[in-house]
Amino acid sequence: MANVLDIQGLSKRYGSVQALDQLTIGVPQGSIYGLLGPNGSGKTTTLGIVLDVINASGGSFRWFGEPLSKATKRRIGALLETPNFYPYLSGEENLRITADVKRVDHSQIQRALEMVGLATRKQNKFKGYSLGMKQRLAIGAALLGDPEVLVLDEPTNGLDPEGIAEVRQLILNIAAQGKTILLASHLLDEVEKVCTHMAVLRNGKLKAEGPVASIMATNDLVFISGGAPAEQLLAVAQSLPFVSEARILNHQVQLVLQTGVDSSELNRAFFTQNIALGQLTVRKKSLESQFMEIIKADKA
Ligand SMILES: Nc1ncnc2c1ncn2[C@@H]1O[C@H](COP(=O)(O)OP(=O)(O)OP(=O)(O)O)[C@@H](O)[C@H]1O
Repeated sequence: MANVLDIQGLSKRYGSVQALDQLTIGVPQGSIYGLLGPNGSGKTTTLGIVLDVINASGGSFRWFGEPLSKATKRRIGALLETPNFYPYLSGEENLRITADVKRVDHSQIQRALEMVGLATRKQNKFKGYSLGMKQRLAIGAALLGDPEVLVLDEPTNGLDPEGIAEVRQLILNIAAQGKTILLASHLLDEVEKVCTHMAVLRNGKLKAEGPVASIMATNDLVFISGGAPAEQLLAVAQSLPFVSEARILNHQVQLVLQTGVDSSELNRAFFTQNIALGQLTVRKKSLESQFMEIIKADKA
């Protein structure tokens, strides 16, 4: 599966604050990719940089394998902040204004309204919409232009439980139509329920990345380093039959062992290849606690 977005060593410094520190991640085409982390972990900064509203201090990124350009921007729809809709205009009238701003043909409005489930309420005034409907209209606005990728920052923030459920379902529906979605969230529960892939950020650093099923699986997540360059450790890890996933992360190799395999087996396997691992850390998996461990552990 090709990546729609590749971020390589991205860094951002605001004065003394290192908001992002050498972030390297890839967003696979067709995925719902969650950037998960507590407040201030660098999620909005990351989205701002890849959408060209914040300048990076270092690193690079590519959309669809190309540098960001007018043409690539047209393939991306984004919702970073709640747009200012006019309360006394209808949902449809508001989208007409957005379409004009985005220079998108009005013929696309109906489809966007249908996609966000507001076609039957399009003539109602915005001010009468529920919180969930307001956010769905905002997502509808981002869908104008029929982008291949949708970028959403904390899409359920401030919503009531009903609105949260509506917006989560909408995200799943949009992805089912073949679009890739990149979203930021501070809610583990949300990422787990909605996303196919995730990256965990803390203090601007990547703490874990991969398919949600493997990050959240009950299998242990193992981090190894030392004894050989990370690339060599990765190659060895990938050749081991009991390693189900391996990737380089912050100069370490993050891997998932198959069920029932003990990490000491890993150590032995490396030893037989004349590599004495400098460090081997096992993070026991259990959803919430796993996430808490990932975001608390500053050593990695
Ligand atoms: N314009 C700015 N000037 C100075 N510091 C900033 C600026 N924007 C963000 N920061 C700092 O950079 C760090 C990362 O912020 P960012 O908003 O990217 O995090 P976040 O994970 O999106 O959190 P939140 O959900 O609270 O927005 C934080 O320490 C924040 O205070």
